Amino acid sequence: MAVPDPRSVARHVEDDAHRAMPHRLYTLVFPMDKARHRVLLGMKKRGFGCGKLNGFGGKVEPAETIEQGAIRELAEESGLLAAAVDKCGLLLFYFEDNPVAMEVHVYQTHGCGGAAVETEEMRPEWFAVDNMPFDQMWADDRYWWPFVLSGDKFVGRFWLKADQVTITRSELVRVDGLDFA
Ligand SMILES: Nc1nc2c([nH]c(=O)n2[C@H]2C[C@H](O)[C@@H](COP(=O)(O)OP(=O)(O)OP(=O)(O)O)O2)c(=O)[nH]1
Repeated sequence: MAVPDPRSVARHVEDDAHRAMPHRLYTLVFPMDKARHRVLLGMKKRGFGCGKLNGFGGKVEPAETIEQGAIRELAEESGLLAAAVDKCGLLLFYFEDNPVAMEVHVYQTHGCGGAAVETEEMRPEWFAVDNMPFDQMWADDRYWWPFVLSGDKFVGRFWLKADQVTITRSELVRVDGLDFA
């Protein structure tokens, strides 16, 4: 029996069978260039999500807070140094072939230091925030991206087939606030 991660906020979602699943924590950071209405995405070069454009992030390590994990992964994958990140929302993914739910904490950040560089994992490229390359992104992204842009906080849950493309069920709500780091 997996021990619940005390950093998990899965307890905030509707109390159903999925909430009782073990949750693995992930981060996802979108570096924004407000002046030019752009966001930095990276083409994932290996592993989970290979071939898709995405923000920067990965698994949260046991000894760090979720926010520390977000800043670390952003630096490792893009070379950008963020002093702080702003919460946007929470996404929960249930894949039909995976008994562990993915709990993804979504952030945006502004005015990063350093320069975006290609890394072993990601090839970075800027995109206009109102003309996103959704066809090359995860299937659910087109639904919650408007919340990132508006600044409204959100919680989404998506059930996906093992093909990692087909969404069989979804829930997406705006929330007034969410107590997560
Ligand atoms: N935009 C978007 N991002 C997603 C979705 N699902 C999903 O896991 N992600 C993000 C969360 C994480 O940032 C990333 C998955 O993390 P990862 O497997 O690359 O983690 P990692 O870098 O620690 O992996 P590794 O070094 O062990 O290979 O993908 C989704 O549906 N949409």
